[in-house]
Amino acid sequence: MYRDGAFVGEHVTPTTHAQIQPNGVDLTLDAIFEPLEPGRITRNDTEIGKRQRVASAELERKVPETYYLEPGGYVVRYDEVIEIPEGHVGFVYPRSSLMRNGCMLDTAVWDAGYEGRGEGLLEVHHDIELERGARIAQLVFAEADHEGTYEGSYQRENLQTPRD
Ligand SMILES: O=c1ccn([C@H]2C[C@H](O)[C@@H](COP(=O)(O)OP(=O)(O)OP(=O)(O)O)O2)c(=O)[nH]1
Repeated sequence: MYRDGAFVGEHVTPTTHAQIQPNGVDLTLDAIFEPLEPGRITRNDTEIGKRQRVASAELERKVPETYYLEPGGYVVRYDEVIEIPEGHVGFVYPRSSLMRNGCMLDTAVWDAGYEGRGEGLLEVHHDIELERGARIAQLVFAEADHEGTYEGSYQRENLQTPRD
């Protein structure tokens, strides 16, 4: 069974009222990165290639910061700290407004026990303007059996990264 948005909200920090949806919690955009060098996945190891943070531009000195993205693949970091509680698995979906604007968010499985500020792959098929802090995705929780909890290399990722 999928849990309701209020339950998901207890495991996502910080959240505002506007982020709590009937079936999940909206996640907001923090930073955007462009891969610069090849990564590497072998049978025993994973290496994330170097990447460069995409600079935001100010539109006529408007705040908050705004990103202008041309077609390509970008790694986005969400602003919220997410904890996946035991007995659950998390899934992130794009906000439909992204799709309707010709963009897509590709995501993977969020394991029970994971805690961190996670990332996703933003596919831009048509130029788009995104404000930093805009809601771009939605996290949902399903109840799930599991053996053990997440202890991989992304555990507690980006928690020390300051929100500048
Ligand atoms: O779209 C996603 C999906 C998952 N995660 C987080 C939560 C998840 O628990 C963790 C690890 O994901 P996964 O197990 O798929 O990564 P891996 O490449 O297999 O790494 P590891 O070997 O550490 O399991 O990354 C994200 O940040 N974004």
